Amino acid sequence: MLHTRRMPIASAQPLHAAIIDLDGTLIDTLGDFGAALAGMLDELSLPAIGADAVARLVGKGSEHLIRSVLAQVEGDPALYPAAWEAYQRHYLAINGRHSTVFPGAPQALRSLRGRGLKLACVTNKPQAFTDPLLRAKGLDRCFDAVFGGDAFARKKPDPLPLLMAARALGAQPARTLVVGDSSNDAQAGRAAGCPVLLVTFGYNHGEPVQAVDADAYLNSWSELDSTLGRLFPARLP
Ligand SMILES: O=C(O)COP(=O)(O)O
Ligand SMILES: [Mg+2]
Repeated sequence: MLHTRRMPIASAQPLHAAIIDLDGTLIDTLGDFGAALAGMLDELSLPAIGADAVARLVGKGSEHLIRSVLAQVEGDPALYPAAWEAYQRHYLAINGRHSTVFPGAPQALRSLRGRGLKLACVTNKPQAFTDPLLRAKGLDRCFDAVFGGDAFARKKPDPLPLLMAARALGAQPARTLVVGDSSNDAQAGRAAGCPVLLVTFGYNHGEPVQAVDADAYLNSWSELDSTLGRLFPARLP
């Protein structure tokens, strides 16, 4: 029997846009998360947590991260407002200092733009952290639009942010490629009707991302062009 991957390709029209995730996809930000959380926990006289725990808890936005970290260290949930305030202060003070752009990411963004695709960054990271980070890493000018986790009423894995971003780019979801590192990106992309690529070097809550349904997996950004050529031979502008 011939096995073909489930492809959400509703039309044979060329891709028009791409939506790229931030944490774990474009930039390795675990060091920033770890430093900001360490500052927060120290200020609240709570025990420290390890880097692997941080990688498991990142992905569903900062509010979820703070609540999960408080639960992990058996902190009183009533500390949430103070924790959130301290976390934001510490994060903004170190934003980008312990983060690096993944190899090949800027070139891949240039290549997508070179094909004439509109580009948006859609992240669950708060907008106030996202904009300065992209600027500090020289990636802000790569995008036509940047939407943080507080830009819309719901975050990924809800499809809303992707649908709104596609609309802002003037692209139908079926003609909008989504690239991310976690089940949040894949679920949101599937629900929005977008083709989905997942990078294997991100976080995905500490679980192997290959177990998540997607159209293809990238082991490095340098595989993007050949993967697109293989998946969408007739749909590349
Ligand atoms: O801030 C997070 O929790 C994750 O952000 P991301 O959507 O860019 O991966
Ligand atoms: Mg991510």
